[in-house]
Amino acid sequence: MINVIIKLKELFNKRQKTKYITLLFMMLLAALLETVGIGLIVPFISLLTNQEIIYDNTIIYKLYSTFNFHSKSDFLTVVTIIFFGVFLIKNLYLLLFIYIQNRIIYNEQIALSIRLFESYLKKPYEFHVQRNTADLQRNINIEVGKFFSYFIIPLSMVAIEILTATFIFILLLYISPIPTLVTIIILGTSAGVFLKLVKKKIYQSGIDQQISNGDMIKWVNQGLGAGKEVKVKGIEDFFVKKFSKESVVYAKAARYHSLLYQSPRLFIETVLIATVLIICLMIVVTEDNISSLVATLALFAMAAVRLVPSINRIVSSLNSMRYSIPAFDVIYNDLIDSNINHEQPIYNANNNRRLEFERCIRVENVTYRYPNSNEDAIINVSFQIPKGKAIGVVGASGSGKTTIIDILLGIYNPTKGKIFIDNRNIYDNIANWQKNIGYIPQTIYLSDDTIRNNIAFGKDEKEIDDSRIWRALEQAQLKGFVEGLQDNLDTFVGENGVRLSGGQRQRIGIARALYDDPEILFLDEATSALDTETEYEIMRAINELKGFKTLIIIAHRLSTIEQCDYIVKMNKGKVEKV
Ligand SMILES: Nc1ncnc2c1ncn2[C@@H]1O[C@H](COP(=O)(O)OP(=O)(O)OP(=O)(O)O)[C@@H](O)[C@H]1O
Repeated sequence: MINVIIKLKELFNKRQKTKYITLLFMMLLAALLETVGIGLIVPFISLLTNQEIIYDNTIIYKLYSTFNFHSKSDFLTVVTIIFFGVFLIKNLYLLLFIYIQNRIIYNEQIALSIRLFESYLKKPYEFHVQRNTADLQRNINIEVGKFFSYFIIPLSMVAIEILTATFIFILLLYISPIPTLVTIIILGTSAGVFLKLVKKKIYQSGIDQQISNGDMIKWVNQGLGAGKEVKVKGIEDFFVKKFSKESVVYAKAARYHSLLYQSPRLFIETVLIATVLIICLMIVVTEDNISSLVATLALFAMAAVRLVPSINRIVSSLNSMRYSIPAFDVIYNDLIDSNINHEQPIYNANNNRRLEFERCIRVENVTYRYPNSNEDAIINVSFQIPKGKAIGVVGASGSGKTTIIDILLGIYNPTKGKIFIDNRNIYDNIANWQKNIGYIPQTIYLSDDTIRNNIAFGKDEKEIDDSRIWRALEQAQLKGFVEGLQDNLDTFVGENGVRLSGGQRQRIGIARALYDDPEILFLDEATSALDTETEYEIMRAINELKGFKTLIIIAHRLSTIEQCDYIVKMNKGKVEKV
């Protein structure tokens, strides 16, 4: 746990740390005010039960005479109002403190979720290939919340409660040392034993809940995502069963955590009541001044009223913090421990300009091995693509076509070798290079949005230029279809474009790739899922771009690339023929 608190320093920046330190000082003041509130009870009750103190105590008498009081009852009324005023101020301050605390904590929670989401999006594709999106969704949406609700909030609660309890104990030690020492020993030992007993189990329930949560999201995504296949195969129950299995693990862990969160109250209360009863007995037996006895008992009663929830909160919060360590670990590992710093742009975009070229793209001795793989997927590949030409990449399945294209796209960094555009290495300014690329994959991802927003994908609505959309639609030969729709560009395509045909989806993908008018267009099996006639039509649209754009086309069917100027044939990761 201490280890996690030390690591927190790395997770938060200077501004955030300052906020938390301010919060800590506010807590200190809150704890002090709580103690002052309790500390005033003894003199107040003593004054009420023995009003002669007004004349006996020099300080009180000085106040009494300076402010010209004429009767004890007037004096007592004013003292009662002041006493109430102190409590009022204390509680108003606590209200303000709670407001500021929640504001800081919930804003920071959102900021961390955004930061984690941004960091995932900006990590290299290799990271995503190795991780399950369900786990990443869980980390952004659930684990960050869990970390704040079960670690950061309890941490501040523990701090404030420890401070309050310490102040109250110091006060009690001063007034009544022996009974207080007995209380400290009994309470400290029992809370310590309780925490030790549940320590391992609570950490394990945090891990179980985290894993089952990720798997629950995974089964929902898979069941709902496979759509037609699930329906046709009639395998709905399979997904329901998988989901329920994980839900049971989740519910068990949640139940256990909830039990351990609530049970300290009963445990502490029992121990404390026994302690207070013993102490009362000790006081009654040893004390003979009745006014002092009543005041001390009142003090203990008040202290108990404040201490029971306080110690209960300390133990519950420590349990919660342990439970949320697995959540902290995943966030910390993904944000700090991974080799990419979220604040550093992964790609070195020195400006917003695209990397233009005059002559050719040169792939030079490129070798690439996937992480966790024992052999190279691409071995010493070299070829050139002259500007304005169309190049077809062919080869058997698994020969490395997609891999070499992904390297050209800047998705993977080659293990060895370089890629030049004219004489500039694309990895020196990959973002500028990517600004000059259009990419059409085999399956186009369509968001449940309008045609306009799907074509100008990732652009703010007010930045979208409709004339560019229509130009791109014309190039993709989809203009006529969109013009015929009642809502034109405002037509919603449905989730994953369910309201469009396969060919129309692919054309939307082409229009999307052409929206920014890039010089280079990559097609990775972009037409292989279509029937020959639709493929022919789409390739006709693509071939119209020949001469204006440099085309790099991966295809299985030779008919797709018959118009290409050059063919690169891949075989087992090597170029067989250019
Ligand atoms: N993420 C990955 N991790 C490890 N190995 C991979 C990964 N992706 C691809 N490979 C391996 O790299 C090799 C080349 O794969 P690639 O996808 O480039 O082939 P391809 O020619 O495009 O195949 P296809 O025509 O079937 O799409 C294959 O042996 C494949 O198993």
